[in-house]
Amino acid sequence: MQIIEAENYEDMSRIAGQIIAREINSKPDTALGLATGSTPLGLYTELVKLYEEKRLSFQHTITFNLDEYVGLPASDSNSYHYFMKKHFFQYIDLKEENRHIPNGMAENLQEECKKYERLIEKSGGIDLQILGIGGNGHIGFNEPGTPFSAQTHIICLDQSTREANARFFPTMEQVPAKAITVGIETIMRSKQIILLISGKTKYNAYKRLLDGEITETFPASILHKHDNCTVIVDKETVC
Ligand SMILES: N[C@@H]1[C@@H](O)[C@H](O)[C@@H](COP(=O)(O)O)O[C@@H]1O
Repeated sequence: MQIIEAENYEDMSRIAGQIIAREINSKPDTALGLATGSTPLGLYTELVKLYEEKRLSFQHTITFNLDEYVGLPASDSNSYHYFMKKHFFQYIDLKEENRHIPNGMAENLQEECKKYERLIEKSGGIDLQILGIGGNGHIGFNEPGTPFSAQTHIICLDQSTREANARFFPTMEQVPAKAITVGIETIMRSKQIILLISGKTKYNAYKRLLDGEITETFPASILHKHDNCTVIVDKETVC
């Protein structure tokens, strides 16, 4: 696991943007794994900037988002479908048919999970996966206790995760209790992984990651076993 200490949030986003641009420019049909949350917002701004400056095109790129809430339609402003369109997709030339996000409204959620996993496989697997981290060490929505062997599945969200994400919802009751998430095994099959960590609230998670103990009670710890994983952490987290 390589660790890059960025000067600040902008620097973290810029470094990640450069790695992604290099990857897409050398392999235009890159399968990119995307994350939501506040952490990657600066990265999306950076990628849009590179696109507008004509230094990057997503014309042949295919994307797979990590997760989606169960029960929220794409039109709901708290869905990850909505998030991706608002913060990234609307500004770039990524073809609509190449954008993939799990469907949290699917009638048969188990089937949706299998379908999503097959789609990733069919594309040849994720080339470059972007990750954020939850305060409890979750990656995607793989909460503590999720088997490392899990593929795309339905997860009951931890109370701490629902509380952390409650800031986006009018009331706590409206925060969904379940989500579809790409599994840890699926994430680990990615050829390259970039984990972004930003802000004081992630200090404990970062410290625990550095401790190095690999345990299902701290999902991000599995990343120590990946042979091409880069952690980009900003100074605010470290100090
Ligand atoms: N499913 C997402 C994760 O993919 C994300 O990493 C995490 C941290 O979010 P933030 O970056 O806002 O701290 O939030 C959500 O739970």
